[in-house]
Amino acid sequence: MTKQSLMLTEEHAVAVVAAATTFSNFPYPPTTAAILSFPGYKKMCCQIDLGGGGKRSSWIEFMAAAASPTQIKSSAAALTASLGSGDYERWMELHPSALHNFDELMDASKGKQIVMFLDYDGTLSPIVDDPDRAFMSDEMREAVRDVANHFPTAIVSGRCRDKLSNFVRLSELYYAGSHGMDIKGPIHGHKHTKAKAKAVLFQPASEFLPMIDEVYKKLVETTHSVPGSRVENNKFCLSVHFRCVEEKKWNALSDKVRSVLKDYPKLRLTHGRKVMEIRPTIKWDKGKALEFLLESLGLNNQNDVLPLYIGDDRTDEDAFKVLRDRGQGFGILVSKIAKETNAAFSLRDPSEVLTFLRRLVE
Ligand SMILES: O=P(O)(O)OC[C@H]1O[C@H](O[C@H]2O[C@H](CO)[C@@H](O)[C@H](O)[C@H]2O)[C@H](O)[C@@H](O)[C@@H]1O
Repeated sequence: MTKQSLMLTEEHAVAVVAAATTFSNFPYPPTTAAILSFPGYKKMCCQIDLGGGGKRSSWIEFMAAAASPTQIKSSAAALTASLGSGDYERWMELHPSALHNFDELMDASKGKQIVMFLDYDGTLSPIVDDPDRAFMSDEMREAVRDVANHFPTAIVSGRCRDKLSNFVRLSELYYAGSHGMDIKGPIHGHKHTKAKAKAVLFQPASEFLPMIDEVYKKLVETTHSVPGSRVENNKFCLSVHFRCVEEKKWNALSDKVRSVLKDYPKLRLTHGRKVMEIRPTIKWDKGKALEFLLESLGLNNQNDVLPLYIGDDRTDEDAFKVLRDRGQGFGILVSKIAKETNAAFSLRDPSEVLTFLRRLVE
């Protein structure tokens, strides 16, 4: 992949958007097998090695590729040249717009109990430079409240649960913070389900708390010399932000983070949108959190349940994959660029998420 193609931003993709059409030779929505058999699928997507153990070059490539609203440099022409004209349109055939296909989606939900799962950053709130100021709008809050009035609703995020619930401020929701490692439900469950009346509280990584606190302090100390970097304590995991770090310093920052983590083999490193995420190596992720929540709601083994999961990040892929593997419900990826994903449908940005949630309530 060329450097040019890695510098794509979400905004560039706007220039090549075309209305989604249903690709007639495929099952609807397309299955994983159908998608992977689509000629050149991987090539048409913004391909980035996101593996925790990736090589140095893939780190830097990932950092460069992560979408940044503040770094719009290239022209739409550069985008078209690097992506290949028509790639986004073809990608949209495989991951159709959940809005353009709303009626089909609702047909699939007939007679079923919808359960709504929502990621926070980049899904309910726009991506901003300061993680402490990623507020959701009042309109979005209203829409989420209305959705939760009709369907059991959970927010699943990499954020610390307390911070998350302070941003969202809706007591009727389930919150799964720290990438699902800190789950808490409303005291009385949800009125539309047989959910147990007792409060849900699940923290599968509690034993890691002292280690996470220790590493947080070390990371703050080690990275403070890199201007613009920022370490966020998400309780059971940590984030090292580089959105405001000069690109030429990314390598140095990555080295510093790795130098701390080498003494902690029980922690692993993953990547989000201009953020390095550090978390315990336990087998727990947003997909497992989704299954845990369905179980807590008494809806895990029922055919008449339709889980919908909306998210924008790599960590949301674990949940999309669970839905694909179960053949139940739909993942909806929020993205303006072609990305390899397990989601069935797509939405372009939080404003489309808002429209989708409103239509769901109607
Ligand atoms: O699972 P999510 O809710 O998507 O959380 C993932 C990370 O989100 C936040 O960082 C991202 O949003 C910030 C605010 O818009 C932005 O500045 C940052 O560059 C993004 O990566 C959060 O601050 C992280 O702790 C989460 O891991």
